[in-house]
Amino acid sequence: MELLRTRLIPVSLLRAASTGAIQLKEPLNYRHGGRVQPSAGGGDSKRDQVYEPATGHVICDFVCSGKQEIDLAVQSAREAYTAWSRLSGLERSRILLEAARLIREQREDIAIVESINTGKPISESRIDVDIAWQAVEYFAGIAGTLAGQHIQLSGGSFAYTRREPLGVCVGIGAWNYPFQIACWKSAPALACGNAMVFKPSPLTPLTAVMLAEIYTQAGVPNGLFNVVQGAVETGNLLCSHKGVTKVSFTGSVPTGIKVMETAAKSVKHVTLELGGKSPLIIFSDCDLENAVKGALLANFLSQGEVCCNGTRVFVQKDILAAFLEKVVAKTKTIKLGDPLLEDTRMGALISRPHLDRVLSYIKQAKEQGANVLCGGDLFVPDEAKLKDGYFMKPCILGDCRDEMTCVEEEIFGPVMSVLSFHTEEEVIERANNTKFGLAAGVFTRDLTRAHRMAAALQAGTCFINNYNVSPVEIPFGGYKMSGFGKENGIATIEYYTQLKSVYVEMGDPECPF
Ligand SMILES: NC(=O)C1=CN([C@@H]2O[C@H](COP(=O)(O)OP(=O)(O)OC[C@H]3O[C@@H](n4cnc5c(N)ncnc54)[C@H](O)[C@@H]3O)[C@@H](O)[C@H]2O)C=CC1
Repeated sequence: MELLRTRLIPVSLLRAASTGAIQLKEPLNYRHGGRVQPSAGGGDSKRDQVYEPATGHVICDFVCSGKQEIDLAVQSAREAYTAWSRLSGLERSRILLEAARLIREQREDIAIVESINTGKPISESRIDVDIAWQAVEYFAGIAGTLAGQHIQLSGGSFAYTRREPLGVCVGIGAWNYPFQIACWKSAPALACGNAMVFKPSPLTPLTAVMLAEIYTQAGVPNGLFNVVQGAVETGNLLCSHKGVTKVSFTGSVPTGIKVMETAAKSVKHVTLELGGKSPLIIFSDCDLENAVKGALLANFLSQGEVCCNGTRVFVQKDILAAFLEKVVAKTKTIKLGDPLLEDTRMGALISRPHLDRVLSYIKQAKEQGANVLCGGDLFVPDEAKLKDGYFMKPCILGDCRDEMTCVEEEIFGPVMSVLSFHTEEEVIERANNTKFGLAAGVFTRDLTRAHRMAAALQAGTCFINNYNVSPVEIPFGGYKMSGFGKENGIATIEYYTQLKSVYVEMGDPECPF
C-alpha cells in the first residue's frame, strides 16, 4: 500500500485513465525524499497551469520555485551528495539497477501520464520509458567500472588519477521527452557519484516527480534527486547558484546561450543539448521503401517535436517523383487522434501557441513558393472531448529551396521540407550550410558513399539507412550551435566527472633554493 500511496496518481485511477479525465492536486516539487509545496520567498509566487494537449483542459497548476526553494533543494542535494559520493561504484550500481527495475515495473503508469501531458501516442511513450530505464541500467553497469590510472615516473615516484564526481548538478529539460530527458541526465550523474536538482519544462512537470519517487524507493539518499518546478526565473536561479557545479541543459538554442552565459559567471561545467535542422539525404541507389520509412521516422515521431529530426529531406532528382508519391501516400494514412488509443500514430502538439507557430511556418512557406503536398492544416477529431485539442495534419512541403524559412529554421512540428539535388558534392555543401549540427541521415546502397557522407557531414550523429534510433550505448550530442557534451554512451562519464592527478614523491624533492 505504501507504494501506491506515494505515487503521483493512484494506480487504480491511472489504469482507468482516459483522455480528459485526469485532475491532479498533489505537490509537484520533490525535495529530500518527498513531494513538497515550494517554500515561499525569493520568488514571484507565479502559478503556472499545465494543459492536456489533446483536450486543452487544465490538468493541474503549480507555484514556480523561487530563491528560497532553490536554496533548500541545493542544500538537500549537497547533503545527499556527501553520503552518496562516498559509496563504492558497485554500491551505487545496485541501487540504480533497482531504480531501472522499478521504472520497468511502472512502465505503463509512466507512459500514460507522459501521453496525457505531452499529447504523444501511448505507443511512443512506452518506447520513451523503455529508452529511459535502459539508460539507468546502462549507467548502473558503468558505475562499478569507474577508475583512475597509475602512472610510473622516474626514481620510483609515481602518480595516479582519481575520477571524481562534480558535486550538485542541475538538469534542465525540454517538454518533448520529459521522462527520458530526466533519466538521460540523472542516470550518468548519479552513477558517477553526483546529486541532481532537476527542473522539467513548465509545460510537462509530471513524470520527473515519478522518477524522483522511484529513486527514493530504490534506496538513494534523501535529496539525491530533487525536482523543482518553474520557468525562466527558476532556471536562471539554478544556473547561477553557487552550490551548483554543473548544468546539463536540453532546450532551444537561444535559451542554451543564456544558460551558458549565466553558468560562465561562476565557471560551471555545461552540457548543451540544443535544437537542430538536420538533413536527410536520399540517393537514387537507395532502397526506396526503406528511404520512405526513414523520412517518416525522421519527421513524424512525437508530432515532429524531436530535436534531431531530419526535416530537410534532400532527394536525388531522378527518384524525386517516385519518392514523393510514396511518402505522401503513407503520410495521409497516419492515424491522428486520442493519444491514449492503441492505434493512434500522431497525437496533439504541446500547446496552442506552439501549434499556431507551426501553422504560421507553413503559411510562410506557401508565400515563399513551397507546395503543400499534404496536411498542414488543423485537424479536428470527431470525439467531442478532443475538439479543443492542439491537433494538425502532418505536412509535406514540396518545391522547397535552401533559402526558405521552413528550410532554415527549426519548426519543431510535423512538417517535412523536401528538396532535390543532383550530385554528392552539391548535397554535402548544401546539407552542411546551416548553423545547426545535431544529426544527419543518408540512404544509399553504396557502402563507400555512405561512409564518405558520414565523414563529410557536420553533425553529432549520422544515421546510415535508418533514422531516429537512439540505443543507449551510442553517445548523443550536437556539433556547431546544436550544442556540446554528450548524453548516453561511455563518453558521457567525461561530462559528469573530473580527473584529479595525485603525484607521489618516493625520494627527496629537488629544490634550487
Ligand atoms: N538536443 C537535444 O537533445 C534536444 C533539444 N531540444 C530542443 O528544445 C527545444 C524545445 O524545447 P523548449 O522546452 O521549448 O525549449 P526552451 O529553450 O524554451 O526551454 C528549455 C528549458 O529551459 C528552461 N529555461 C527557460 N529560460 C531559462 C533560463 N534563462 N535559464 C535556465 N533555464 C531556462 C525552460 O523552462 C525549460 O525547462 C527545441 O529547440 C528542441 O530542438 C529538445 C529535445 C532534445
